[in-house]
Amino acid sequence: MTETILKLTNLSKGFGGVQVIDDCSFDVPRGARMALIGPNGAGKTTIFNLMSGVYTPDTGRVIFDGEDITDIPSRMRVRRGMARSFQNIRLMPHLSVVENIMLGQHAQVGSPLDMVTPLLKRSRWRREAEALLADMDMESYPGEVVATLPYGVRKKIEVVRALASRPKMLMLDEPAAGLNPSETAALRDFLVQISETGVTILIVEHDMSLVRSLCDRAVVLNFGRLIYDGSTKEVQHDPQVLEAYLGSRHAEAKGEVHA
Ligand SMILES: Nc1ncnc2c1ncn2[C@@H]1O[C@H](COP(=O)(O)OP(=O)(O)OP(=O)(O)O)[C@@H](O)[C@H]1O
Repeated sequence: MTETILKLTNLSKGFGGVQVIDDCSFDVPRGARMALIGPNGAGKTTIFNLMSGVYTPDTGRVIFDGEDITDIPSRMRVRRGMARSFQNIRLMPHLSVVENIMLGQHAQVGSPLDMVTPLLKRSRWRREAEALLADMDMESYPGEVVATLPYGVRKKIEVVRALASRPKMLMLDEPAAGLNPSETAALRDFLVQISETGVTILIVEHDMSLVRSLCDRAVVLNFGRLIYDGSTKEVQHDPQVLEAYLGSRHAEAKGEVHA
C-alpha cells in the first residue's frame, strides 16, 4: 500500500487557447484531510474534473492508489475508490433519503449478474444504504423525502451518497456553501467522523475557518498554477497566497474579476 493515495504530475489543461491549469503537480497523502483553495476562477473545479475523469488533461498524469488512471473513464475511477460530490446539490429531491443513497451504490454495478438479479440486488443495496446511514448516525432519515429536509441535512446526505461507493478518497466541492455557522460546524464534525474511518478527504472550499479546523494541509492555485503546498496554519501568511487573494479582490473591486 502506497503512502500517497493521489499523485498529480505536471497537469495542464486549456480551453480555446486559454491555459486554465498550468503544469500542476501535488500529492495527497493517504488518510489526509486536505484542502484545494484559491481565488474564484483559479482552476480548482477543473482540477477536480481532471482527477475524476470529466476532462482529459492536455499533459500530465493522474496516479491513484499506485495506478495510472489518466485515461480511464469516470465510472472506472469510482470503482477504484474515488468518489466526488458536486458544488451544487444533485440529489433527487422527490426521492427518499435511502433511494438517493442507493443511486450512489449504482455506480458500483459491474457484474452481468447485476442485470439479471435486480430485486435481490436492490434489497441488498437498501440494507447497505440503511446500514451506511446508521454508521453515520443518520438512521432516523431513510424514509424521508429529500425535498422536505433542511439544507444542512441535505448536504450531509450528499456526502453519504458519495460514500455509498465505499471510496478510499472523497472529493468535496464547496461542501459548506450556503450553510450557516452551526450547520458548517456539524458538517465539519461529520467529515472528521468519516476521515476517522480511513477515508482520505480532499475539499475545495472558500470558508477558511472550515479549512483550518478540518484540514492540516492545503494546496493553493492561482491562475491555474500551484503557488502553495503546505500547512493550513501558515497558508494565510504566505506572501504569494496573500498577493493572489488581495490581487483578485482589488481587481474584483475594479470590476475586472467576476466570481
Ligand atoms: N469547459 C470549459 N470551457 C471553457 N472554460 C472553462 C471550462 N471549464 C472551466 N473553464 C474556465 O477555467 C477557469 C477556471 O475555472 P474553475 O471552475 O476550475 O475555477 P474555480 O477555481 O473552481 O472557480 P470558483 O471558485 O469560482 O468555483 C475559469 O476561467 C473558467 O471559466
